[in-house]
Amino acid sequence: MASVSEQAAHGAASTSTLSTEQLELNLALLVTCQSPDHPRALQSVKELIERGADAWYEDSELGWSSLHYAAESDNAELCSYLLSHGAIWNAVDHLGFAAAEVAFSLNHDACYRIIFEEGVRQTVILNLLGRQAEDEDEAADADAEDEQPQADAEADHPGGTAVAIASDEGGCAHMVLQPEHADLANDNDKFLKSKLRFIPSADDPEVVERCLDEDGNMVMAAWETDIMERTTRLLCEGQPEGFSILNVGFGLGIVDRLFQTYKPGRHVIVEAHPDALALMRSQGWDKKPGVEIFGCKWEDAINDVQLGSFDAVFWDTFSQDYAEQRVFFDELPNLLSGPQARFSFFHGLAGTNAFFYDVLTRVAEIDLRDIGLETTWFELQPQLKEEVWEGVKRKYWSLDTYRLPLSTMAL
Ligand SMILES: C[S@@+](CC[C@H](N)C(=O)[O-])C[C@H]1O[C@@H](n2cnc3c(N)ncnc32)[C@H](O)[C@@H]1O
Repeated sequence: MASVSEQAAHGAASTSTLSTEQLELNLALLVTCQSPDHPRALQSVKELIERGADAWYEDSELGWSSLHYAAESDNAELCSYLLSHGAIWNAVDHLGFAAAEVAFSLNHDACYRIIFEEGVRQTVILNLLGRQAEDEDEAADADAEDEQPQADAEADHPGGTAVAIASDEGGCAHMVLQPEHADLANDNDKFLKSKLRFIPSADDPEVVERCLDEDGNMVMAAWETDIMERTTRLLCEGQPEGFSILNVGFGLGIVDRLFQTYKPGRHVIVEAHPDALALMRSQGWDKKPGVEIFGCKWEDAINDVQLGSFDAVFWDTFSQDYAEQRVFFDELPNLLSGPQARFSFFHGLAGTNAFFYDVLTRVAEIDLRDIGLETTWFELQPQLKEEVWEGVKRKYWSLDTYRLPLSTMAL
C-alpha cells in the first residue's frame, strides 16, 4: 500500500477540483480507516465526517474508499457508519471490486451483510422513485396529449430511470454501472434495428449455436441450454393438458423447442427483431399448431387484447435493463391465468459479479413480492468453456452459480 504522503501526491494530482483543506480531510479519513482497530478510530472517523470529510473519497493508487478499508478490517460498525454518511455501497476499485467483495473474499460476513442490505435498500428506493417519476411522466404526457393530440409516441422514455444495477464493467462508475450508452446492448430500439448474425455449430452446420448483434455482443448461445431445460421442466411439468404458455424473446428458439415437447395447447411467442422473426419463419414456427407469433415488442404486445393470460410465462429479452424487466413484472397479474400459474425469467443481469448478482436477486424477489408473487430460487452450475466467448465483445456470464427463479402467486 502506498504511504500517506505518496497517496497525497497522487490524490492531489488526480483530484485537483478539491480544495487543499478538503483533500487533507479526505486523506485523513482514509488513513484512519486503514487502521480501524485503533480504540478511537470510530470516534476519529465521526469527527472527520462532521468536519466535512467525504466518505465516498477513494485513494488514487488502488481506488479504495474508506468503506473498502473498513470491510478489509472486518469493522462492521464502521461500515455501517460510513454507509449512513455518504459512502457508496457499489463503488468499485481500479480492479472492479466493490467493498462487499473485499469483505466476502476475507469471510467478513457481518460487513458483507451490512453492505448487501444497504445495496438492496438503496436499489429498492431508487426503483420506487423511478416508478414514481414514470407515473408523473405518464401523467404529464397524458396532459400534453390532451392538449396536443399529435404528440409523438417516441417521446416516451419507458424505464428511463436511475436504477443502480451493475454491468460487468468494472472501472470507475459509481451509482449507475451500465455498458456505455452507445452500445447496442444498452439500447433496445437500436438493437432491434441492427443486423443479427446467427453462427452455426462447428460440429453440425444445421444447428445455430450463437447469435451476435452488430457490435459483437452475444444475444444468445447454446451454453444456456441447461438453464432453458431446467426452466422448461419447472414451468411445464404437471401442467394440465392443453395448457397455455407465453415466451417473450425467441433468440435461437431453444426454450420454445423445449416448451413444444410438453405439447401446450396455446404457445405464444413475442419477438420483436426482424432477423429473429425471419429465423422463426425459416424454421416453420408460423405453421406449428397452437403456436401464435406476436411480431412486435412485448411493450406493445401487452396492450393487445388478443394476448390473453397464461398458465406459464417466461421472459428473456436482450438489451433491456432491470428497470425494463420490472415494468414487465408489473404486467404479470394480468398475464398469469390464476393462482396455479407460473412465471420465470432469465436471471442474467449482473452475471459477472457475485455481489451485484446477490443484490439483484434480492431486489427482484422484493419487487415480485410487491405484486403478489412468491419466488423460489433453484441453483444451477452452468458448464461453459472459454471458447464460448471467442469473438464476443463482452462476457455477460462468469459466475459459478445461476439462480433460476420460479414465481407463483402468494396465497
Ligand atoms: C436472449 S434471446 C432469447 C433466447 C431464448 N430464450 C432461447 O431460448 O433461445 C432475446 C430475444 O429477445 C428479443 N427481444 C429483445 N427485445 C425485445 C422486446 N422489447 N420485445 C420482444 N422481444 C425482444 C431479441 O430479439 C432476442 O431474440
